[in-house]
Amino acid sequence: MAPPLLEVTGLSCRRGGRLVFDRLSFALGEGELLALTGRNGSGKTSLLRALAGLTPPHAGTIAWQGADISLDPETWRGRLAWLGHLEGLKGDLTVMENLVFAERLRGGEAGDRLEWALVALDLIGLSAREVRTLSAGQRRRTALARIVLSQAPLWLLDEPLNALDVPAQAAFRTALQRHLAAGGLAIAATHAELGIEGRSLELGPALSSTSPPLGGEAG
Ligand SMILES: Nc1ncnc2c1ncn2[C@@H]1O[C@H](COP(=O)(O)OP(=O)(O)OP(=O)(O)O)[C@@H](O)[C@H]1O
Repeated sequence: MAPPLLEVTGLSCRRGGRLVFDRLSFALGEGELLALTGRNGSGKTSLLRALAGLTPPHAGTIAWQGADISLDPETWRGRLAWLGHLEGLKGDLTVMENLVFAERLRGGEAGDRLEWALVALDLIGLSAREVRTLSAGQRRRTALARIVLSQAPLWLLDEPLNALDVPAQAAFRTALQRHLAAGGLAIAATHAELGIEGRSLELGPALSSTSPPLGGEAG
Protein backbone atom coordinates (compact mmCIF):
# COMPACT_ATOMS: atom_id res chain seq x y z
CA MET A 1 0.00 0.00 0.00
CA ALA A 2 1.27 3.50 -0.85
CA PRO A 3 2.36 5.56 2.19
CA PRO A 4 -0.09 8.31 3.17
CA LEU A 5 0.50 11.76 1.67
CA LEU A 6 -1.22 13.65 4.46
CA GLU A 7 -0.57 12.80 8.09
CA VAL A 8 -2.29 14.56 10.96
CA THR A 9 -0.91 13.72 14.37
CA GLY A 10 -2.22 14.72 17.79
CA LEU A 11 -3.95 17.82 16.44
CA SER A 12 -5.72 20.05 18.98
CA CYS A 13 -7.52 23.28 18.22
CA ARG A 14 -8.85 26.12 20.34
CA ARG A 15 -11.30 28.76 19.18
CA GLY A 16 -12.30 31.62 21.42
CA GLY A 17 -10.20 30.05 24.16
CA ARG A 18 -12.19 26.81 24.10
CA LEU A 19 -10.90 23.42 23.04
CA VAL A 20 -12.77 22.46 19.86
CA PHE A 21 -11.06 19.11 19.21
CA ASP A 22 -8.21 17.37 20.93
CA ARG A 23 -5.42 15.02 19.83
CA LEU A 24 -6.92 14.15 16.48
CA SER A 25 -4.87 11.81 14.27
CA PHE A 26 -5.55 10.45 10.79
CA ALA A 27 -3.77 9.85 7.52
CA LEU A 28 -4.91 10.08 3.93
CA GLY A 29 -3.38 8.65 0.78
CA GLU A 30 -3.78 9.06 -2.97
CA GLY A 31 -7.35 8.89 -4.21
CA GLU A 32 -8.87 9.03 -0.73
CA LEU A 33 -11.88 11.04 0.41
CA LEU A 34 -12.51 11.89 4.05
CA ALA A 35 -15.94 13.22 5.03
CA LEU A 36 -16.01 15.28 8.22
CA THR A 37 -19.31 14.94 10.04
CA GLY A 38 -20.66 16.06 13.40
CA ARG A 39 -23.07 18.47 15.02
CA ASN A 40 -23.05 22.24 14.45
CA GLY A 41 -20.07 23.65 16.26
CA SER A 42 -18.27 20.29 16.55
CA GLY A 43 -15.20 21.67 14.78
CA LYS A 44 -15.41 20.64 11.12
CA THR A 45 -14.64 24.10 9.76
CA SER A 46 -11.96 24.58 12.42
CA LEU A 47 -10.26 21.37 11.29
CA LEU A 48 -10.42 22.43 7.64
CA ARG A 49 -8.98 25.83 8.56
CA ALA A 50 -6.14 24.18 10.49
CA LEU A 51 -5.42 21.92 7.50
CA ALA A 52 -5.41 24.95 5.19
CA GLY A 53 -2.95 26.71 7.48
CA LEU A 54 -5.50 29.47 8.19
CA THR A 55 -5.85 28.74 11.93
CA PRO A 56 -2.70 27.50 13.63
CA PRO A 57 -3.37 24.41 15.76
CA HIS A 58 -2.87 24.58 19.50
CA ALA A 59 -0.88 21.33 19.40
CA GLY A 60 0.02 18.56 16.98
CA THR A 61 1.37 18.43 13.45
CA ILE A 62 0.16 18.30 9.88
CA ALA A 63 2.61 16.75 7.44
CA TRP A 64 2.58 16.30 3.67
CA GLN A 65 4.93 13.61 2.37
CA GLY A 66 6.58 13.64 5.77
CA ALA A 67 7.29 17.39 5.89
CA ASP A 68 5.58 19.67 8.41
CA ILE A 69 3.35 22.07 6.41
CA SER A 70 4.01 24.96 8.78
CA LEU A 71 7.65 25.08 7.65
CA ASP A 72 6.74 26.12 4.10
CA PRO A 73 3.26 27.74 4.03
CA GLU A 74 3.59 29.02 0.46
CA THR A 75 4.29 25.60 -1.01
CA TRP A 76 1.46 24.21 1.10
CA ARG A 77 -1.01 26.81 -0.25
CA GLY A 78 -0.07 25.74 -3.76
CA ARG A 79 -0.95 22.13 -2.96
CA LEU A 80 -4.48 22.79 -1.82
CA ALA A 81 -7.72 24.12 -3.16
CA TRP A 82 -10.00 25.68 -0.56
CA LEU A 83 -13.76 26.09 -0.67
CA GLY A 84 -15.10 27.88 2.40
CA HIS A 85 -18.57 29.01 3.40
CA LEU A 86 -17.78 32.29 1.64
CA GLU A 87 -16.84 31.72 -1.96
CA GLY A 88 -14.28 34.51 -2.17
CA LEU A 89 -15.34 35.40 -5.71
CA LYS A 90 -15.03 38.87 -7.20
CA GLY A 91 -18.54 40.21 -7.81
CA ASP A 92 -17.61 42.68 -10.54
CA LEU A 93 -15.81 40.08 -12.60
CA THR A 94 -17.57 37.55 -14.81
CA VAL A 95 -17.58 33.84 -14.07
CA MET A 96 -14.87 33.32 -16.70
CA GLU A 97 -12.77 36.23 -15.41
CA ASN A 98 -12.99 34.88 -11.86
CA LEU A 99 -11.62 31.54 -13.00
CA VAL A 100 -8.82 33.10 -15.04
CA PHE A 101 -7.97 35.40 -12.13
CA ALA A 102 -7.87 32.50 -9.67
CA GLU A 103 -5.48 30.57 -11.88
CA ARG A 104 -3.20 33.61 -12.27
CA LEU A 105 -3.11 33.93 -8.48
CA ARG A 106 -2.00 30.32 -8.35
CA GLY A 107 0.76 31.23 -10.79
CA GLY A 108 -0.67 29.32 -13.75
CA GLU A 109 -2.66 29.71 -16.93
CA ALA A 110 -6.07 28.09 -17.15
CA GLY A 111 -5.66 27.20 -20.87
CA ASP A 112 -7.79 24.32 -22.13
CA ARG A 113 -8.76 23.37 -18.59
CA LEU A 114 -10.91 26.49 -18.37
CA GLU A 115 -13.52 25.14 -20.74
CA TRP A 116 -13.45 21.76 -19.03
CA ALA A 117 -14.12 23.40 -15.64
CA LEU A 118 -16.99 25.48 -17.06
CA VAL A 119 -18.52 22.40 -18.70
CA ALA A 120 -18.01 20.29 -15.57
CA LEU A 121 -20.11 22.67 -13.47
CA ASP A 122 -22.54 23.52 -16.27
CA LEU A 123 -21.42 27.15 -16.41
CA ILE A 124 -20.93 27.68 -20.14
CA GLY A 125 -24.17 29.65 -20.42
CA LEU A 126 -23.20 31.82 -17.45
CA SER A 127 -19.53 32.37 -18.24
CA ALA A 128 -19.99 36.02 -19.32
CA ARG A 129 -22.23 36.97 -16.37
CA GLU A 130 -20.89 39.12 -13.55
CA VAL A 131 -20.76 37.04 -10.40
CA ARG A 132 -22.73 39.61 -8.39
CA THR A 133 -25.74 38.88 -10.63
CA LEU A 134 -25.71 35.13 -9.92
CA SER A 135 -27.91 33.11 -7.59
CA ALA A 136 -26.40 31.39 -4.53
CA GLY A 137 -26.24 28.02 -6.29
CA GLN A 138 -24.71 29.56 -9.43
CA ARG A 139 -22.03 31.23 -7.30
CA ARG A 140 -21.36 27.94 -5.53
CA ARG A 141 -20.93 26.26 -8.92
CA THR A 142 -18.45 28.98 -9.91
CA ALA A 143 -16.48 28.44 -6.70
CA LEU A 144 -16.44 24.69 -7.36
CA ALA A 145 -15.27 25.28 -10.94
CA ARG A 146 -12.32 27.18 -9.47
CA ILE A 147 -11.48 24.09 -7.39
CA VAL A 148 -11.76 21.80 -10.42
CA LEU A 149 -9.50 24.13 -12.38
CA SER A 150 -6.82 24.32 -9.72
CA GLN A 151 -5.11 20.93 -10.24
CA ALA A 152 -4.27 21.03 -6.53
CA PRO A 153 -3.72 17.54 -5.11
CA LEU A 154 -5.72 18.25 -1.95
CA TRP A 155 -9.24 19.68 -1.99
CA LEU A 156 -10.55 21.10 1.30
CA LEU A 157 -14.28 21.64 0.99
CA ASP A 158 -16.62 23.16 3.55
CA GLU A 159 -20.19 22.08 2.82
CA PRO A 160 -19.60 21.71 -0.92
CA LEU A 161 -23.22 20.71 -1.63
CA ASN A 162 -24.65 23.89 -0.07
CA ALA A 163 -27.13 25.63 -2.38
CA LEU A 164 -26.62 23.11 -5.20
CA ASP A 165 -29.65 21.64 -6.96
CA VAL A 166 -29.76 17.95 -7.83
CA PRO A 167 -28.06 18.21 -11.28
CA ALA A 168 -25.36 20.49 -9.85
CA GLN A 169 -24.74 18.00 -7.02
CA ALA A 170 -24.32 15.26 -9.61
CA ALA A 171 -21.90 17.44 -11.60
CA PHE A 172 -19.87 18.12 -8.46
CA ARG A 173 -19.76 14.37 -7.62
CA THR A 174 -18.50 13.57 -11.10
CA ALA A 175 -15.75 16.20 -10.80
CA LEU A 176 -14.76 14.93 -7.36
CA GLN A 177 -14.68 11.33 -8.55
CA ARG A 178 -12.38 12.33 -11.43
CA HIS A 179 -10.11 14.12 -8.97
CA LEU A 180 -9.91 11.05 -6.74
CA ALA A 181 -9.45 8.68 -9.68
CA ALA A 182 -6.47 10.81 -10.77
CA GLY A 183 -4.88 10.27 -7.35
CA GLY A 184 -6.13 13.47 -5.69
CA LEU A 185 -7.25 13.71 -2.06
CA ALA A 186 -10.29 15.47 -0.65
CA ILE A 187 -11.56 16.35 2.80
CA ALA A 188 -15.12 17.64 2.97
CA ALA A 189 -17.15 18.89 5.91
CA THR A 190 -20.73 17.92 5.30
CA HIS A 191 -24.15 17.52 6.86
CA ALA A 192 -25.40 15.68 3.77
CA GLU A 193 -24.40 12.38 2.18
CA LEU A 194 -21.67 13.11 -0.35
CA GLY A 195 -22.75 10.04 -2.32
CA ILE A 196 -19.17 8.94 -3.00
CA GLU A 197 -17.38 6.07 -1.33
CA GLY A 198 -14.86 7.30 1.21
CA ARG A 199 -13.90 7.35 4.84
CA SER A 200 -15.55 9.50 7.43
CA LEU A 201 -14.54 11.14 10.64
CA GLU A 202 -17.19 12.22 13.09
CA LEU A 203 -16.12 15.10 15.28
CA GLY A 204 -17.33 15.02 18.84
CA PRO A 205 -20.29 16.84 20.30
CA ALA A 206 -19.87 20.59 20.34
CA LEU A 207 -18.64 21.87 23.65
CA SER A 208 -21.40 23.70 25.42
CA SER A 209 -21.19 27.45 25.11
CA THR A 210 -21.16 27.42 28.91
CA SER A 211 -17.92 25.39 29.02
CA PRO A 212 -15.24 27.39 30.76
CA PRO A 213 -12.71 28.91 28.36
CA LEU A 214 -9.21 27.49 28.56
CA GLY A 215 -7.66 30.92 28.29
CA GLY A 216 -4.93 32.03 25.94
CA GLU A 217 -6.10 32.34 22.34
CA ALA A 218 -8.55 35.04 21.33
CA GLY A 219 -10.38 33.57 18.44
N1 LIG B 1 -13.75 33.00 15.16
C1 LIG B 1 -14.15 32.29 16.21
N2 LIG B 1 -13.94 32.75 17.47
C2 LIG B 1 -14.34 32.04 18.52
N3 LIG B 1 -14.93 30.84 18.46
C3 LIG B 1 -15.16 30.34 17.24
C4 LIG B 1 -14.79 31.02 16.06
N4 LIG B 1 -15.15 30.28 15.00
C5 LIG B 1 -15.73 29.17 15.51
N5 LIG B 1 -15.74 29.20 16.85
C6 LIG B 1 -16.26 28.16 17.74
O1 LIG B 1 -15.55 26.97 17.48
C7 LIG B 1 -16.40 25.86 17.56
C8 LIG B 1 -16.29 25.03 16.29
O2 LIG B 1 -16.82 25.79 15.22
P1 LIG B 1 -16.76 25.25 13.73
O3 LIG B 1 -17.18 26.37 12.85
O4 LIG B 1 -15.44 24.63 13.50
O5 LIG B 1 -17.87 24.09 13.78
P2 LIG B 1 -18.55 23.26 12.60
O6 LIG B 1 -18.53 21.83 13.00
O7 LIG B 1 -17.92 23.60 11.30
O8 LIG B 1 -20.03 23.83 12.66
P3 LIG B 1 -21.22 23.93 11.56
O9 LIG B 1 -21.73 22.51 11.34
O10 LIG B 1 -22.23 24.78 12.25
O11 LIG B 1 -20.66 24.58 10.32
C9 LIG B 1 -17.81 26.39 17.85
O12 LIG B 1 -18.07 26.24 19.22
C10 LIG B 1 -17.71 27.84 17.47
O13 LIG B 1 -18.58 28.61 18.27
